[in-house]
Amino acid sequence: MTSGVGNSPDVVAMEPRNGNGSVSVGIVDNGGGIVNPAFQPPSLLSQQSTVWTRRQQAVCVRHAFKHYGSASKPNHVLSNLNMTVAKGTIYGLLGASGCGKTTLLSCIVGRRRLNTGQIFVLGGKPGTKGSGVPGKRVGYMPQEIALYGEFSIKETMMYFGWIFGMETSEINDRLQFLLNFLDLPSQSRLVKNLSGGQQRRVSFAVALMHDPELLILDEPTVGVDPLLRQSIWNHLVQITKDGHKTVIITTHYIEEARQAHTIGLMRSGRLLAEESPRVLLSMYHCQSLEEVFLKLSRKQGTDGQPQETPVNISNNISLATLNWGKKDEPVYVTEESGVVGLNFHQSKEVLAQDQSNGINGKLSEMQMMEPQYDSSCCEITTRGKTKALLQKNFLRMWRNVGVMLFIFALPVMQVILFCLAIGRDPTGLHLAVVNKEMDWNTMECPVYDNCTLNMFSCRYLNALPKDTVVLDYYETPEKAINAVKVGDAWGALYFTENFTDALVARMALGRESDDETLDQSEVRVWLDMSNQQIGLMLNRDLQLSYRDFGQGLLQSCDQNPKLADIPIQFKEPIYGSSDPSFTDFVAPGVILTIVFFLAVALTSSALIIERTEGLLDRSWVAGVTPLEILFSHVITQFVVMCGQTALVLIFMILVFGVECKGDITLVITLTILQGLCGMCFGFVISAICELERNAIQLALGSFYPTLLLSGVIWPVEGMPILLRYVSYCLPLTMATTSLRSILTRGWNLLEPDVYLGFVSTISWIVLFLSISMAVLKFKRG
Ligand SMILES: Nc1ncnc2c1ncn2[C@@H]1O[C@H](COP(=O)(O)OP(=O)(O)OP(=O)(O)O)[C@@H](O)[C@H]1O
Repeated sequence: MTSGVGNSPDVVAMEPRNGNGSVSVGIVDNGGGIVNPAFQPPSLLSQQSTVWTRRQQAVCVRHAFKHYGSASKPNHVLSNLNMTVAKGTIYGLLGASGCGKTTLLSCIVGRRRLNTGQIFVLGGKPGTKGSGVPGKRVGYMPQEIALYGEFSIKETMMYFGWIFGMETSEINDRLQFLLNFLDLPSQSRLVKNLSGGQQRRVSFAVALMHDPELLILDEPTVGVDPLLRQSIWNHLVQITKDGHKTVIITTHYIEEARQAHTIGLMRSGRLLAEESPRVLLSMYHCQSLEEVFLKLSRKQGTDGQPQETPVNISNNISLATLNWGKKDEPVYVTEESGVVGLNFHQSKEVLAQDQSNGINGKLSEMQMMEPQYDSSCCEITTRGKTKALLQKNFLRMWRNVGVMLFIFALPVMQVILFCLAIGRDPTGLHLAVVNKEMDWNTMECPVYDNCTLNMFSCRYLNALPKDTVVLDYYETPEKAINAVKVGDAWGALYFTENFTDALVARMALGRESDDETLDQSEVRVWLDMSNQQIGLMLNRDLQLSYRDFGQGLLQSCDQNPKLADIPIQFKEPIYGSSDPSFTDFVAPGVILTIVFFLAVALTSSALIIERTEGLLDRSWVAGVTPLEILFSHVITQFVVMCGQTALVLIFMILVFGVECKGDITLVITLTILQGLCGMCFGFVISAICELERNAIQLALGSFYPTLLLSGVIWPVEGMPILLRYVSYCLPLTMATTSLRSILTRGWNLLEPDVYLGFVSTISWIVLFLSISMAVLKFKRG
C-alpha cells in the first residue's frame, strides 16, 4: 500500500496541546493556513507489515460493513467505514442520531461483529484470544444505564472491579476517588434510587474503574450539568496526556468535542471526515463544528452515492514510527484518502511530542513495542469474575421478595395443594335409594348383624362406605332416576319389595333359580357416569360393599365367607398396595414437574432481563464470557434447586406420606438433575427470545404439552403408538418413569427403567446447554 505522504502539505497548523505544553501539528489543505517551517516530509519507506502498523494504533477500522436484519432485507448501518484512532488521543465521534455510532462502538468493543471488514483494537482483533478486548483493557460506558438497580453504588463498583481482576482494597480506593470526582451520593445508595444523571455518572465511574487503556464512552455527558461536563472533559484530557490512554467518545453536544484531538464526523454509516477540530474549522472555513458537519452532510447529499474507488488508507502512526529516527523532529504526515469512499481531502495530524517533556520517549517506546496481550486470556475463568457473578445472582434474588417467594414458597404451596386436592377419594356422594322393603311411612330400615334372613337391603346399604355415600330415600324409581337426571344424586338404587326372599332363594336354589327370582334378587343401579372418576368409584364401592355384605352374612350363618367372593384370588401385590392411590401414581411426575418448570420460569427471564437492561452486554465487554455467565447461573440455580428439592421431598414424603421404597439419594439426585434440566431449557428460551413476554409465552406454552405427554397424569401406554415415541423423547417422560420405579418399586440404578431416566435427563442438559451457548454466540455475531 502506498501512502499519500509524498504529497507536500500546503499548510501545516501548529496548535498547543491541552495543558501539557507540547505541540501538535495539523496539516491543512490548500484552503490556507499556517505552514510549519519545521516540517520535513517523512521519507517514504515501504511499510513493514500492515498488521504490524495497525497494531500501533489504539483502534483501526477498515472497510467496515455492518447490517441488521436478514441478508434479503438488510438495514445497512456501517458502509465501508474506515477509522483510525491514534494512541493517547481523544477521539470524538459525532453524528446524527441513528447514523451508526453505537453500532460502530459495539463492534469495536467486541459486543457485535462486522459483516465484513476488519477492526484492530489495541493491537489485536476484538474477541480473539489474548486481545484483552472485550476485557479489562477497555472501559465501556454504553448509552443505556446498564447497571443493576438492586445494587448499591459500592456493590456495583465491587462487581465490575472484581470482574476486572482488581483487589477489594484497590476497588475501595478507586471508589473513593470516583465518588468525589463525579460528585456521587453515598456509596450505600441503591442505583435504582438515584436520579437519571446520577445513574449515568455511576455508569461512567464503572468505565473509569480499572483505569483502562482504551475508554469508549457512548454519550457520557447526557444529563450531566455543564460544570461536571467540563470536569469530565478535563479528566479525559488529563488521562490521555501521557500517551498511554485513549478515549473514544460520542456526544450530541458537538461543540464540547472541540476538546478532542480528533473528530470523526459520521453520517449514514460513513465517516465524512476524520480530523482535528482546528483543521476541520479552517478547512471548511467554519466557526463551529456544527457548521462543518452541516457542510459535509450537504456535500454528501449532493455527491450522492459515494464512488466505490479503492480506499487508499495510509497509516499515520506507522509512518511516524518508521520515521522515528528523527525523534527530535516533529513528524507530520498527510494522506489523501477517499475515506469511506467519499472523495474528500483528509489530512491527518500526527502528534509529535516535545522531547523535553519526556513524553516523546514514552510514545516511541509504546509505538515500537509489540502489542500487549492479556495474560488472563487462557484462564477458563478468574476468581474475581466467579465471585462477582455469583454475588450478583444471589443478591438479585435476595433483594427481590417476589423472587424469593417464588423460589421457596411456591413449590411448597404446589405440593400442599397437590396432596390435598389430587388423588383422594371423593366423599359425600349422594345416592337416590328406593327401598320397597322399607315402610315408607316409618322410614325404618333395621340392620341385623346375625343370621337373620330379613331386610337384606338395609344390611347391604349399611355396608356402603359411610363417608363416601349419602343415602337419600325416594318413593318411586322414577323419582330417584329423576334426581340423578337433575344432578341431585350420582346414582339411583332400587330394591324390590321381596329382595331378601328372592336373594335367599337365589342362594338356596343356585342354578335352579328362575328368572323371576334372579331379577327380584338384584339391586338395580342407574349411575351418572359423566364423571368417570366418581362413576367408577361408586361402581367399585357398590360391588365391594356387596362382597362385604355377603361375607358378613355367611360368616354370621356359620358358612364359609369365601362363597360370597368371585373366584379370583388377589394375593398381596408385588409392588404397591392392594388399595392403590392415584396420588402415588402422579406424585413422581408432579415432583419433577414442579422442580423442572420452576427452574424454567426462573431462568428463562433472568438472561432476558439482564440483556434488556444492557447488563449482559456490559458484562461481556468487561470480559465475562457467555460460558461464565451461564456457569454462574448454573451454580446459583443449583443452590436454589437443592433448597427446592429438599422442601418438595420433605412435604411429599414426610408430611403427606407419599410412598418412598427406594434409595432417597437417587430420588434427590434425579430431582436436582431435572431442575438443572429445566434451568438449561430456561437458558434456551432466554437465548432465543428477545422479550420477556415471549419467554413467558414459550415457557407457559411448553408446560401443558410436556405435562400431558410425559406420562405424569396418564400412563404413556395409553397413547397412540406414534405419540408414545414423541413422549419418550421429552425430558420429563423417562425421568418420571424412573422416579416412579424408585419410589414405588424401590428399584436401584441397575434397572433400565431407572438409569434411563438419568441418562435421558443428562442428555437433555447437555443438549439444552449446547443450544443456548450456540444461540448466544450466534447472536453476538
Ligand atoms: N439491534 C438492532 N437491531 C436492528 N437495528 C438496529 C439495532 N441496533 C441499532 N439498529 C439500527 O441501526 C441504526 C444505527 O443505530 P445506532 O444505535 O448505531 O445509531 P447511533 O448513531 O448510535 O444513534 P444515537 O445517537 O441515537 O444513539 C439505527 O437505524 C437503528 O435503528
